[in-house]
Amino acid sequence: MNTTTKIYIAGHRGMVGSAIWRALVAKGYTNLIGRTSAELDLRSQQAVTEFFDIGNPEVVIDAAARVGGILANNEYPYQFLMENMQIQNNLIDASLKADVEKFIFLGSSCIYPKLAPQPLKEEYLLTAPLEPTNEWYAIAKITGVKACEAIRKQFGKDYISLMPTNLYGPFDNFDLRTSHVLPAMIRKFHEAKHQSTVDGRPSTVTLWGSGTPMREFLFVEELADAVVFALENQFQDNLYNVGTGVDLTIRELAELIQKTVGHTGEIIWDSSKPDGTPRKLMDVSKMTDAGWKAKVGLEEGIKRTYEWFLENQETFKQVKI
Ligand SMILES: NC(=O)C1=CN([C@@H]2O[C@H](COP(=O)(O)OP(=O)(O)OC[C@H]3O[C@@H](n4cnc5c(N)ncnc54)[C@H](OP(=O)(O)O)[C@@H]3O)[C@@H](O)[C@H]2O)C=CC1
Ligand SMILES: C[C@H]1O[C@H](OP(=O)(O)OP(=O)(O)OC[C@H]2O[C@@H](n3cnc4c(=O)[nH]c(N)nc43)[C@H](O)[C@@H]2O)[C@@H](O)[C@@H](O)C1=O
Repeated sequence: MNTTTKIYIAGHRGMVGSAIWRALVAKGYTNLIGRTSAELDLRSQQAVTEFFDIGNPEVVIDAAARVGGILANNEYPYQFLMENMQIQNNLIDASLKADVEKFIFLGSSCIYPKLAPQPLKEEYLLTAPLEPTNEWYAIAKITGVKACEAIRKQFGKDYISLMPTNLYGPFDNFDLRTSHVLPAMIRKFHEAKHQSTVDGRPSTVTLWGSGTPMREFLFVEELADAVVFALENQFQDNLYNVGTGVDLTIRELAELIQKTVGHTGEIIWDSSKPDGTPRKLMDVSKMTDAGWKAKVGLEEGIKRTYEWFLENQETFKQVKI
């Protein structure tokens, strides 16, 4: 593995994939390949096989997936289950057949049981039922973890799974129906602040659920750094949590973002929307012991994301690679 190793980043235009791409370029990697979903539909086994025959990647990072917040997961269970299994199965199997030396699979903290003890240790996987709003996505991700683990066990290859906590940052999805909570709050508070100046009185912001669930948030550039670390180091095991090890309530998150954006109106909690899992704080000691630790605090990460949002709000998902 060196800076000329041919690395394929699946999902290189997404929030995570583009951050990994930028991190690798910054470290001097020169042989990166990426394809958009329009150029290569990863749900097609034939298309993926043909791409691997021609592309010959030596290392594969899987940051391609159907991704969404609590509502999208709940409303499109079939797509979240099936598309994610298709994408990851095609990538993992093609990589094994093409003798890819290293594969990094990205899952999510939602793979752990809904009511598991906190903080979540890797060993809690498959010990109790999942959270119903995202069990479809979680089951797909669990099969990806297990496929990599099986390859590691049977073929001795360096295939690993990183489980990031909730992520946010530049190139996030700011669509209010399909996004995660943090980008949704940035957009809602920003638009309400703007409306207040038009109306001459404070505008309210409506958020979902009760505000009591707890979540942990990692700035996406930190995840990219963790992926590069995993790429450059041989890990002893298959499954590693990636997070900050610190969480807060959704209500506290709202107050922090409201302050950062400078909105002063009332917050209304819409109890017809789901809360999801009550808490999913990662135990990050395995990753810390391996030598990687998060550094960017939530306030700083939100500030940097809001600055990016202000510069890109006409497009929200404009990609500049
Ligand atoms: N966002 C989060 O909070 C978290 C994300 N993760 C994981 O990180 C990874 C990346 O997520 P994120 O960057 O947020 O998601 P994005 O939605 O920003 O990016 C997803 C990427 O997947 C690609 N993709 C989707 N479907 C297909 C397809 N059929 N064929 C080819 N490419 C496809 C898209 O390509 P294109 O743009 O070309 O259409 C896009 O680049 C996922 O595995 C996700 O599960 C884990 C924990 C939390
Ligand atoms: C990363 C992770 O992301 C998903 O899980 P989630 O953490 O539950 O998702 P979320 O970010 O959408 O919501 C977090 C909390 O926030 C509350 N909430 C308030 N107001 C808004 C709001 O305006 N939008 C959203 N989306 N949520 C809101 C919302 O009700 C919930 O209590 C998984 O499906 C799965 O994809 C996964 O792995």
